[in-house]
Amino acid sequence: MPPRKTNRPSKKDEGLARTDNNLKNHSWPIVYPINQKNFYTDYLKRDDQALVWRQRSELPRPEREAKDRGLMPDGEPEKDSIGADGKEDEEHPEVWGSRVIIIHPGSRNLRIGRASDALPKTIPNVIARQNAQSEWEEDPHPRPKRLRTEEESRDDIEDTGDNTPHRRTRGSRKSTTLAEKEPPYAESSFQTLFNEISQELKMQMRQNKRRVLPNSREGVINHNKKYVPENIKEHNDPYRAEWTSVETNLLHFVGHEALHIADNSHPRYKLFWPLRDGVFNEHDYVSKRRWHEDVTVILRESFSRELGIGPEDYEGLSAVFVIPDLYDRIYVTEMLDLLLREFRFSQVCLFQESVAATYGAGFSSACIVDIGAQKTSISCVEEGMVIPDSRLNLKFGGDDVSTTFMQMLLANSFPYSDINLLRRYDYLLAEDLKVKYTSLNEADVVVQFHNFHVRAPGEETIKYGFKTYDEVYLAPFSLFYPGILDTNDKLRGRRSLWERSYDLYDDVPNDPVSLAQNSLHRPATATVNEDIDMTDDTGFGISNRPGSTGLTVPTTSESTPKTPHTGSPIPEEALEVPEGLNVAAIGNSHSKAGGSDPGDPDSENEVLPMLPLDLAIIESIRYAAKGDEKRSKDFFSGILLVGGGSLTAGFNHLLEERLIRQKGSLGNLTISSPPRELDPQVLVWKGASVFGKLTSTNEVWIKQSEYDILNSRVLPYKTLWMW
Ligand SMILES: Nc1ncnc2c1ncn2[C@@H]1O[C@H](COP(=O)(O)OP(=O)(O)OP(=O)(O)O)[C@@H](O)[C@H]1O
Repeated sequence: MPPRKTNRPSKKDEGLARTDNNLKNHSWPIVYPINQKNFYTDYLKRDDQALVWRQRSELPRPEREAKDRGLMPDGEPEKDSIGADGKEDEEHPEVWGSRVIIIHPGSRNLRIGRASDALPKTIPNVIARQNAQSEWEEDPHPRPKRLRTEEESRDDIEDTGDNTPHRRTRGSRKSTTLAEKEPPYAESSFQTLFNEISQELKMQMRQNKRRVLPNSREGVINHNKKYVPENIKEHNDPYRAEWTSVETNLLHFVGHEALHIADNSHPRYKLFWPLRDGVFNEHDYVSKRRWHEDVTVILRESFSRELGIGPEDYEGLSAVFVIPDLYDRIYVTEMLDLLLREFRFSQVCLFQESVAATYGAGFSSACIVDIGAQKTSISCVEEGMVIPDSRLNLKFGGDDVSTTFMQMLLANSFPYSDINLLRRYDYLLAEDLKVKYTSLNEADVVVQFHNFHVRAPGEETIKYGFKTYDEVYLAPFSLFYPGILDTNDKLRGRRSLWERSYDLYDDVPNDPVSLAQNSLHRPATATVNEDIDMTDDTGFGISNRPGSTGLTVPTTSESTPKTPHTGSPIPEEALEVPEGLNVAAIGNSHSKAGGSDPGDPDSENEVLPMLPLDLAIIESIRYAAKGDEKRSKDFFSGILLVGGGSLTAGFNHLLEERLIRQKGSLGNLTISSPPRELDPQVLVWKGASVFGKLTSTNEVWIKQSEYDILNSRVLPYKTLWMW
């Protein structure tokens, strides 16, 4: 029988601690491990051992309640609190929620307001700072990127007389002459894909018994080539653009003012957007300090201008800060630090976007599809909790639609060929054209004539006319066909300022993980999906799914796995992999940032997550349902579209059609828009404001005193989800 193991030091061990002369070589007592079999502790297992709960329970009841409701700033005596005694202060007629500020920052828009307000104030999330050059002067490549042959450039210059009203004389001319040096964003591959989806759209329209006139595109191109723009004298233009006056020589402007500074102003200003693709903008910033400063200035000035809240008020206010579902841990801790240390709000609460959307819409469970300007996030929420594995964060949105629309127009000889989205007036123009003319209704795919005015600062207004055909449909359709998007710039500079957050003890990245998101990183050759049972849990097993996700009505595909090829964003091949959605290959084969290992979601260099929107929704629901058909049906019958990108006409209908085509007959499919005619762009803010007014949410507020002691370690106690 082998000798029994005990915790007592063996003779051999003891010998190590002693030298030959039997004297110890150190005087440290040796601590031997406890025998786990006979050991029990309730350390950190009871609420009364956590500082945050103990502090609260030690307060007298009225004070505790006043604090929980955000009525009394942390640390102030009871008599100073407003409304704590149930009476109203004359200065602050106690509208419920008026002392809670809701902050929802986005890549393009910042939404702020008091919880008592019906709607938020929307401010462009941008700051203009004095700089030697504007952003378009710093970057020689116009957006959308072009690849002109030398011959074309020469022809252009020869053809254009001095008196043509094209923007030949402006600094932007530089961009055209530098065209040959541009990175080879494959215009030819863009053109091929454009032609491909255009053909498929035609076929689909014919199937739907719509009339497709031959040579429509050629007609549009011929018209646009021949169009001669018209100069309009300044006094004849009633809608002259109002540019922000920079005579005051201020060092910075924020929001609308920043966006309306003339590109050629003296002094020059450069725009900085603190968030890019829904995360830190590390592409345009050179230091963390400058980023902090910019965020602080944007928030401070927006509070003061839009809400009439000055720095002296912050200590009496609580803030609900809306964060993405699949957040960067560092981003959350930095923002929390900013709000509690820099602004010194009395207390702060973190709230996830998709949960906020369900609060706003009054749903208890739903699949939230949030199409923003630069990111699209999809999450399934059940009974007020996000299902962690269902979260997807894709790096495309409304901005990509604008760029693609311009690119398609340029491919069809758009008369304003010099458009450059890096210039403010062109960016605003492109946004305007997109909002006005893009549509996902097939009925709008006809040759149409539109006109618009280019109002460049300090120059005469120029009136242009142009014809469109299918580009009005195909540009927003790019969300279902992300391979056509120019993804070269995405993720550029990522992790250059902020390192990823690592666990203190085991040194592994501790950003939240989602199986759905990780599936985007899986190598193209994966054959077995270990994460989830891929049998047909949603009623549309991958192997049975129709082969094409393009526009045409699909045919059943064979089930041989193939390696997807770079040019095709349509995941025909991916769908054919029987054991799992081979999504990594769909968007990443052409858009990997850096030389990362796509199979490793934790690898330093990130892989750009891209997936057609309809497939992404299916993927998210599949991971949420985990094989339970009823749950899957519930999520399909409660898809909620939010975010500005979902505002394109016909979006709901097209998404519905494509999902039905993908998943076959599986109960009800309902794609809802926000109720009560709420703008989908503000629904998340609205939901957070509902939450901010609840009285039973005291456990999620992080107070100054707690933060002072525990810092971000307070978060595991104060989040609605597993931090
Ligand atoms: N009527 C409309 N039709 C089409 N697109 C629209 C419309 N209105 C707004 N958008 C687009 O919605 C986007 C802005 O949406 P939203 O404010 O939800 O984004 P964000 O929160 O700033 O960005 P993100 O969620 O990416 O961080 C812009 O790209 C804008 O062009």
